[in-house]
Parts: sequence; structure tokens; C-alpha cells
Amino acid sequence: MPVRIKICGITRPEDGQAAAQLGADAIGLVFYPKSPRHVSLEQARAIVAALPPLVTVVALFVDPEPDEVHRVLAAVPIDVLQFHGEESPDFCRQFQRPYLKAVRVQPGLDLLQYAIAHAGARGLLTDAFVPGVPGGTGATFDWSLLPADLPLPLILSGGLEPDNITAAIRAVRPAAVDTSSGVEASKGIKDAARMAAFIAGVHHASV
Ligand SMILES: O=C(O)c1ccccc1N[C@@H]1O[C@H](COP(=O)(O)O)[C@@H](O)[C@H]1O
Repeated sequence: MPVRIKICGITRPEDGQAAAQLGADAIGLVFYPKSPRHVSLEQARAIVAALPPLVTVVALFVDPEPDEVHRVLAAVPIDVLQFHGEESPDFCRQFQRPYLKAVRVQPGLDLLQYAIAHAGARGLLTDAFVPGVPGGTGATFDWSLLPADLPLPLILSGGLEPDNITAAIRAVRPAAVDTSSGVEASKGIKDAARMAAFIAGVHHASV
């Protein structure tokens, strides 16, 4: 099965189009107000409208109020929710939409138990733990902390970029990978050449 690719933190229609044309399976829209990649409903609608068909649109939240999620779902055609905070399984399930649960990996965290608790998720997205910042930091984590026998599909993220993506996939064997900072020219602005190199690196991992 090919490793699936998500490019997160898209803020401009042209970046979403470029990601899709280069071969990304999914794009991520950040609805966390404190993120430099935060998008308004208008921006999100314009980005989605410019995508070719059959690209998965993921909406990212960090400990949102339920109303905030409903407001986005009512205004933007979203395929999958991504919860990147401390949301409980009950919280994530209430929207009756497919969702990914993000977890920030650090020594001592029982990832197996975490995945069992979030059995309703479509995948467990593992990110680096950086105190005070919930994600999108560009930091990697120790991939050896990931158990081999997780009961959910693993989406590897955290500091993935063209220079480390092939090694990361060979080390972890994830179902999918997700990147934001590693393919940017500046915060929120994607670099098409870096996206192309990242996607080539994903494909190279299976050679
Ligand atoms: O992108 C953000 O600004 C962001 C803000 C809050 C939570 C998560 C965020 N992004 C996600 O973080 C991971 C890792 O990002 P990076 O590649 O290390 O920059 C990724 O899943 C982004 O979707």
C-alpha cells in the first residue's frame, strides 16, 4: 500500500492546487486561531473550491468548542476532522465525522492505551512534544518511541521535510505522513519545490 501524503497548513488556493497536482492525497486547513496558518471560513472555501476532485480536505482544531467545529462543517466541505489537542474520545465522536486524533509523543506516554481509547479514530497522528505549542513546530521526535503494534493506522508527522522523509518512512513504516513547516517558504506559504521534493522522498522510500 503506498504511503499516503497530507500537506497541512494550506492558506492559499494556489498552494492547495500545487500540493494536489504534485500528488498529495490530502490537504489540511488549520482552524486554530493562534496558529500562523489559521484560515478564515472564506479562505477555506476558496482553497477547497480550487482543488481538483478527490483530494481529501482535513480540518485541524486544537481543543475547540463544539460550536466552532459545527460552524466550520456548515460552511466548508470538510472530509475529515483532525483533533490536535487534549480532546476526549467522546468529544471527537460527537460530530459523527471521520476524524484523526493527534498525539504529541514523549517518553512515558502509553501510546498503545492512547490508541485503544481512540479506537473510533481513522488514524493516530503522532507529532513532537514541544512545551507550550500544540503543533506545527517543525520539531521531530524519537521515532523509536512508536510501538510496532498500534491498533490504528499511523500517520507520522513532526518536523518531516525533504531531507528526512525517506529515512522516516523506512524507520517507522507509517500508513501516511503529514508535513507543514518542512515544505514552507515562510509560515503559511508553501514552497512548491519543497513539496515536490518531499513527495519524491515519500516515493523513494518504497524503492
Ligand atoms: O500547523 C500549525 O500551525 C498547527 C498548529 C496547531 C496544531 C497543529 C498544527 N500543525 C500540525 O502539526 C503537525 C506537525 O507540523 P510540522 O510539520 O512539524 O510543522 C502536522 O500534523 C500539522 O498538521
